[in-house]
Amino acid sequence: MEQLRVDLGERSYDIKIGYDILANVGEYLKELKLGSKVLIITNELVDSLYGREVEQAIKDAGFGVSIAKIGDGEKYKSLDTARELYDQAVEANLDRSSTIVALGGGVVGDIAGFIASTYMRGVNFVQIPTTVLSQVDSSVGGKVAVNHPQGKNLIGAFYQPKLVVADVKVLKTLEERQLKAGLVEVIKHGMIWDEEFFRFFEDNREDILNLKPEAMIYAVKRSCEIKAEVVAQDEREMGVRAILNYGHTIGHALEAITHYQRYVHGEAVAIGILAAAKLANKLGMLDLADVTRQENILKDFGLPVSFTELDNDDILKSLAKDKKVQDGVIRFVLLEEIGRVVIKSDLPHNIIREVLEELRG
Ligand SMILES: NC(=O)c1ccc[n+]([C@@H]2O[C@H](COP(=O)([O-])OP(=O)(O)OC[C@H]3O[C@@H](n4cnc5c(N)ncnc54)[C@H](O)[C@@H]3O)[C@@H](O)[C@H]2O)c1
Ligand SMILES: O=C(O)C(=O)C[C@@H](O)[C@H](O)[C@H](O)COP(=O)(O)O
Ligand SMILES: [Zn+2]
Repeated sequence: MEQLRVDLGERSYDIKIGYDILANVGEYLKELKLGSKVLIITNELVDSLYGREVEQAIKDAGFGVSIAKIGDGEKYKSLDTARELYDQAVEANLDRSSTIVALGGGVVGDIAGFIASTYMRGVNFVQIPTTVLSQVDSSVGGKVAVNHPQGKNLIGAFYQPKLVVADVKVLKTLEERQLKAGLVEVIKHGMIWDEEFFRFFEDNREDILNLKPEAMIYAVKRSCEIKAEVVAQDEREMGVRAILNYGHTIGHALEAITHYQRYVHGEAVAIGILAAAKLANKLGMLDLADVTRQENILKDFGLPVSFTELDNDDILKSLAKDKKVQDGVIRFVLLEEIGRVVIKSDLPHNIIREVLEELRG
């Protein structure tokens, strides 16, 4: 098993990454010396695949366990679902020493963390991410949230987990669409921070898509290392953390205007990444060769890089709701080369429109 530390002073925590380690989760929880009650938040599908193993492991370690299930999909990352989860936390008699365990993908992790951050003003939180996306990105760094119909993650908090346990064995049951969409966030970390890591995906496509344990453990570990390094420098996104939003400015707008139903998150970010690459090129910051490299890798991993039917005005209106907006000015995360990133304000609207037209399939 590999282990990393997210260095955040008194909010520091470990990320454990391995193959077939779910049965150890109870022992890991015991080491944290938490209260005796655990509420597992998951969904029907993940519960049916991994719920019993995790429940038993936590019970065997001496905890009392309740389970709450939410609907499957981004549209359930909502205040309506949160209200139902608060009822179940009350029903389970959680107290301030209790722990909420998120067992699932980023949707489960984000909403479970939001409940953990607000229930009784904060209870312990542990992440057991079960998708590529949640293992390489969403379980680390403490962004927890639900969506608003007008914008992604508009209601949330920064609330760090006490522990993250990523078992790459569970990725075998993922649908291909979800596997590919999750890879966008890992490749994103290569694009913004580490050209060599980006190249690893160019060179090892088959091993990654076939979920070779060694390749996946490396991908999850390096991805979490990069994210942990950025988050340790800027936990609450006052500065450098915004680079983790590469591809998300337009990506989030696409998700919101399609009512969180057309794209899964990674797909929308893939389109957003190509948009950001083209913007950087039009602004004279990024060579065409580096735009092409980004486009090719997204295509090679079977990701969308264009959209149809959407209205430019709707996209531009939605950009105004981005959390990176400051005093009405939209900020974009752009590359100068693969591995080197900057944040740019106030891009001319005509250039954004030009790029949107180029992305129209
Ligand atoms: N907090 C953050 O820093 C952060 C970072 C990136 C993304 N996110 C958020 O994460 C969400 C997307 O997460 P996601 O891509 O994991 O989607 P998801 O949570 O919807 O999971 C994708 C699908 O996979 C299923 N699933 C989960 N684990 C499985 C397994 N092991 N086997 C088979 N099926 C499984 C789920 O039931 C779901 O149908 C978005 O809401 C996004 O905004 C948050
Ligand atoms: O952790 C971060 O910071 C990120 O930006 C990671 C993103 O992949 C993630 O989708 C995040 O939830 C987006 O945050 P938001 O603040 O733009 O809602
Ligand atoms: Zn994301």
